[in-house]
Amino acid sequence: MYIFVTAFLGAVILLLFYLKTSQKLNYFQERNFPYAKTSVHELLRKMVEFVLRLKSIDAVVQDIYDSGAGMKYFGQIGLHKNEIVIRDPDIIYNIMIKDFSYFMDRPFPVDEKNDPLSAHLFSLKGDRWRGLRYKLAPTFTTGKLRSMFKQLTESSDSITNYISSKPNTCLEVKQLSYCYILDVIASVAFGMKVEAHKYLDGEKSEFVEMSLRFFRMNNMRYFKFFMITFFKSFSKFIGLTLTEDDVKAFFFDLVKNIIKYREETGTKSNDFLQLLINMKEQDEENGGRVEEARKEMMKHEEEDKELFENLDTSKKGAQHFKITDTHLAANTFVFISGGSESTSTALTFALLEIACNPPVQQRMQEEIDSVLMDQELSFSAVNSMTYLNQVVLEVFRKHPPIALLNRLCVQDYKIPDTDHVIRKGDEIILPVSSIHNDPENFPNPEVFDPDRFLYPDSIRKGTYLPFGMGPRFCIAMRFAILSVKVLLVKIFMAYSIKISPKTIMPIKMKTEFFTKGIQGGLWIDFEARN
Ligand code: HEM
Repeated sequence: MYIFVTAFLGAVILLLFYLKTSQKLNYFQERNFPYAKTSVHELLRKMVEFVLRLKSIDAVVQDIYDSGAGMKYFGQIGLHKNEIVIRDPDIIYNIMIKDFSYFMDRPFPVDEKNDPLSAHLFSLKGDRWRGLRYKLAPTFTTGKLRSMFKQLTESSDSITNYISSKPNTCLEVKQLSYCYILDVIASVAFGMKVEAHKYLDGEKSEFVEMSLRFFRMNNMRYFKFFMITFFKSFSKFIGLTLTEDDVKAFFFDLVKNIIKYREETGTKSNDFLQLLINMKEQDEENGGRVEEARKEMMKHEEEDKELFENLDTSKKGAQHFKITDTHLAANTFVFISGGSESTSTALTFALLEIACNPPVQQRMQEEIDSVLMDQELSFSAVNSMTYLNQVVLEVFRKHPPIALLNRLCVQDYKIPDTDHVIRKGDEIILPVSSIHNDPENFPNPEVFDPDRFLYPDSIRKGTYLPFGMGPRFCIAMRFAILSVKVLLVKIFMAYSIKISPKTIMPIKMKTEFFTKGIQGGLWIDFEARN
């Protein structure tokens, strides 16, 4: 009976899918917009791959990229919506910077009522995003990065101490990197000491568990993701959200309790949450005038120009953004969730490439030894390591942790020098991992070659996007790069590394939808240097 009902439901879904998709195959043709030809069978195949999770995110993005080979941009009939894919670096540059105001939003839902934690910088739209971005721009100024440096070295020391406490053992470095960045973000965001690596030895940590659950895809979450993707309105109607209620409640309560404690005791801390609390207090006095943030900005204008570049708050709606406790929780949460997975992915692939390329490892160690010969490890010492910088940039080129970027067109846009119009409401895809690995943009892309970045300014604009580009680029880019560099320096000061036989080589990518990982993990042998 159960099999019969399942087969019947499956057949109904396939029939509905067939009827729906066969009607829209001509969508871009009718719009006179270049498009990638497809068929119902092709879409059905993609649907099966999606439901059974057969492909890694990079492979999915590569399929999209290849389907428009030879075109600068094209429409693609998607499983649940149609999208416009941009392959050409000049058009990407226009969309991200020059004509940003046409494409300022991301097509992700914000549902402040059912899902208050969604009211964060990544999802907010229009002038609400502008107002908040302007206020948060000073979070990662050079001065603030300098003051975070101690927290970074303390967290990296915990990791290297952990490694040395396990002599002759190979370690799985995605987990290790995750623990490191969780420690860093918890201390920078709330002034909390998490010591996440203890979790690896079986010590219970609700903070680590809850953070991990944000990205872990079990069948139930995958089903929810399927529903939210394909039945958006219905999911919104029934209040379906991807993040489990107890995970949301945990972070919400955590932030609220810290705020309450600080307010009651008058305690002030030097962390991100305090910055937001101060803004909230200022807002209570001035009604949330974004202009107040300009004063903070002026202090950093020269040194930190890129943080404020192109941020236009002249629009009336963007002049006020009153920060509430919900924004405090939502934005602290997005820092933990957005920052931990991406940074630990970057560190994992950095260790993979360095272990697989002994000459790179040796050159890095020589540079570290030479810089630290007559000085302590410091913010400026790390910044003076030019080869390290090249290695890190190349890791982000070959393995961008975020494989594709999205934008929503907010007003009709005629692509310059063509008759083609991207319409208001169209969703845009920028296939980052494929652009980074296209031989047209980076010759021999499969080769890990840090010398590509000997002159970073010579890289063609629109071909290098690990942190996005333009006013909506990753607000924490410099912090993320610094966190990666500090752990690498600490590791290579003390150790040489090799891929352990426990790692399945050649590596295969996991097929989880959101995250990038290596099947079976990346196991590394750490050998103490003399
Ligand atoms: C290696 C680590 C990281 C990578 C590769 C990365 C990458 C990105 C990318 C590609 C975007 C979208 C940019 C665009 O659409 O143009 C983004 C946005 C964002 N990232 Fe990161 N990120 C990293 C670490 C972090 C960390 C550590 C934090 C927080 C502490 C963070 C917070 C954010 C936020 C809040 C946004 C949304 C910005 C906005 O819409 O205004 N990221 N990141």
